[in-house]
Formats: sequence, structure tokens, C-alpha cells
Amino acid sequence: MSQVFIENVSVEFSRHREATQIALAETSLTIEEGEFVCLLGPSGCGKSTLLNVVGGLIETTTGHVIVGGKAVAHPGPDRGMVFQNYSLYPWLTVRGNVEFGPRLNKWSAAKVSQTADELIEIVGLTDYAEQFPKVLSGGMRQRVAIARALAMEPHVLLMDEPFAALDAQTRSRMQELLLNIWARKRSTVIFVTHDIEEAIFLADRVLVMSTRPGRIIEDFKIELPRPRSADVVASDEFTQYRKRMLHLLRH
Ligand SMILES: Nc1ncnc2c1ncn2[C@@H]1O[C@H](COP(=O)(O)OP(=O)(O)OP(=O)(O)O)[C@@H](O)[C@H]1O
Repeated sequence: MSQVFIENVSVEFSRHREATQIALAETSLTIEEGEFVCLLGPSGCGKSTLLNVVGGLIETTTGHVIVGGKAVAHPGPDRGMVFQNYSLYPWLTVRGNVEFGPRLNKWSAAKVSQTADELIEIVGLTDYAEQFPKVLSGGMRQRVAIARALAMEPHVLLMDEPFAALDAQTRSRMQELLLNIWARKRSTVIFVTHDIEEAIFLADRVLVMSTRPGRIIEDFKIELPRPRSADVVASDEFTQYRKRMLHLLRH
């Protein structure tokens, strides 16, 4: 149901008095239901563009995206999004942020609060449920953003460098938390990063992209056993993946 088909999708941007720029060269790709896919590549290679096309935030120049059997035309509750800069509603508490989507969609009061309780517990913020974002650390805010995105029970979770602003330790804890949540919820995840280790640690598949014009140049299947813990980065297999990806990105 939550398969993602990206079919002949390209994106061009035209800027005032400048030549049209191809942000994403024609790309076709299938992402299976429940798969965890990372888009990896240098700044400006079109990772966010591709993610935003799936999210319905950017229109394609050619081609189309199909999620759960339906062509994407707009953002929708079947695709939850988490961005780098938290983007929480500052006037709402943690609970208010997580309940926002379900309330808007007129879920019953019982289902709204049950969903929020479960997700706030999963992201470890039960004690902070009634606090406002301004008193939370970056990692905590991002946990709220993940809970909020999951509240609508999306088929696909779209994440754009969600941990890039966090310190290394928090980032590593958040990666493990995300894998735990994914193991429980099994939604399809498309995760943008420019960090090779993050991509290998999280993904079933790493799609490596190159710049000018942005395109996918390699599709790595990551066969590291799950569940994964932080120790996996020291394994030979991990090192091999990292070497191959580094080589590809350098050349
Ligand atoms: N709205 C826009 N208008 C014009 N050009 C854009 C727009 N959005 C992106 N671009 C250009 O398209 C290219 C791809 O951008 P995109 O943000 O997708 O890259 P990225 O790989 O996600 O980079 P980063 O890691 O820095 O976020 C870049 O050259 C960028 O300048």
C-alpha cells in the first residue's frame, strides 16, 4: 500500500534573469513498502528537491510520483514530514503539537489523546508533555517533530536532514531511537543526509546522488543485520560500505 513509485521525475527551476537550472535530472525509482531509504549526496545535488517532490511541496517538470496507488499533487496526511529546523508550533505544548494534525482531521477526542500518549511515550517525552518547545533541547524538539509526523499514521515518513543540527552524541541516540520507532511502526522512510555513516547505519538502501544535474548514481543495498546498535560502525562490512561510498562521492 505504501510503495513509492518515482517515474521519470525531473525538476527544473528558473530564476529571474538566469538560465533554467536542472535541480534533478530524470529519475525513476521504486521504494518498497516498509523500506528505509537514505538519499546521500553533497550539498546542492537535489536530495531535498526529490524529497519535496514526494512530499508534494515541489511540482515536477516531467514525470510523476505515486504513493500508495495515488498520484502526488499536494502535501497530504499519508506523507509525514520532518525537517532539520524542528518547525514546531511554538504556541502549542508538546502534546498540542502532536495532537494538532489529528484534531484538524476531526478524530474523536479519545483517539486523539490515545495516539498522543502513545507517541509521546515512544519518543520518551511523557514528563514533558505539557511543556512548550522553547524549554526543550534540540534533540527533544526533534523527537516532538517525529511524534507529530507519526501522529497522522503516515504511510511514508519523509525526513530532511533531521539530525544535522544536533551534537554527535544526541545525533547517535536519535538515530537509534528512530530505528526503534521504525521497527515498531514499519512505515516507509525516505531520509535525506549528507553524512555517509548516518546513511549506512540507518538504511536498507542508500541512494548516492551526484551534483549538476542531480541524479542517482548508485543504489547500495545495506545488508547489515538488524537491530543495529552504534557498535556496528566498527564492523568490517560497515567500513567497506563507507569506503565504496566515499570513493563514489570523491570521483
Ligand atoms: N526553489 C528553488 N529555486 C531555485 N533553485 C532551487 C530551489 N530549490 C533548490 N534549488 C537549487 O536546486 C539545486 C538542488 O537543491 P537541493 O536543495 O535539492 O539540494 P540538496 O542536495 O538537498 O542540498 P543541501 O544538502 O544543501 O540541502 C541547488 O542547486 C539549489 O540551488
